[in-house]
Amino acid sequence: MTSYLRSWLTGAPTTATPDIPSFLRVSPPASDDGEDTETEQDDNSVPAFPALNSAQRAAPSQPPRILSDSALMPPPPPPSLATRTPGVSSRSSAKPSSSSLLAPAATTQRPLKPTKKRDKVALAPGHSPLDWAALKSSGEDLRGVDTLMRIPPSVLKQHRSKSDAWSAFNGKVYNITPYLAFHPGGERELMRVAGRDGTELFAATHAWVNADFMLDSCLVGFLISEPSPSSDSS
Ligand code: HEM
Repeated sequence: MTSYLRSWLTGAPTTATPDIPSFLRVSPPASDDGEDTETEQDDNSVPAFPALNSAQRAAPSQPPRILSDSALMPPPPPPSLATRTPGVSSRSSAKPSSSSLLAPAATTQRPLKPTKKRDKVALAPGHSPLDWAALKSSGEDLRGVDTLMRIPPSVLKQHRSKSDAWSAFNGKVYNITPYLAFHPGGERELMRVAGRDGTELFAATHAWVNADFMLDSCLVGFLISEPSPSSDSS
């Protein structure tokens, strides 16, 4: 039985020995001449795998390649623990060539000073960002002007009170009065740019905020450079 299984595994020709029961014989049976296409009744013989005439069996079997020591990948350099001072990172230690396998030095550095605190402002009920989104798409007039204008800095400067505050961001002038109570940074901060170009301060505070989208319904015009006195007379 063992010799039969070995020959089955290695692919040696199967010669049905008398002691092998017929249900263990692999197909095609010895008598199979390929012409008889009729299936035999109750033929439960297991097909040979790989097939007896497969390329896999035909390929000459190669002995497994054994790597010699010199063909193997060299081991990593040993960490130079002996030169390491406890509490001092390998990066800041006198020996910069120490191994990179050491633990990162994150905990040995003093934390940086926290950046300037941004104060949270409690918005009045009904003044959440969602409320602003609803108001600006409600169709209510938030501009306070009939047509879009070309606005020089001198005109912009005249609109710097809470009830009439304009500010320019990226060349566009907006009426920021309706937004004051909705600004998450508070009215006071927003009023710092009333009557002037707030592009720089805006970008320094929160460049990720899309002012053009948030204030589109408050657009009053476009910032232009101050007209020279000579062009005034014409
Ligand atoms: C009209 C233009 C502006 C719009 C549409 C606007 C919008 C916003 C929005 C959406 C936030 C919340 C951002 C966030 O939590 O990530 C915010 C926060 C803030 N804004 Fe503005 N902002 C404007 C102008 C300004 C200006 C000119 C300043 C002033 C200096 C300013 C100061 C702040 C501050 C300090 C916060 C922080 C609030 C917090 O930490 O939650 N904003 N602003």
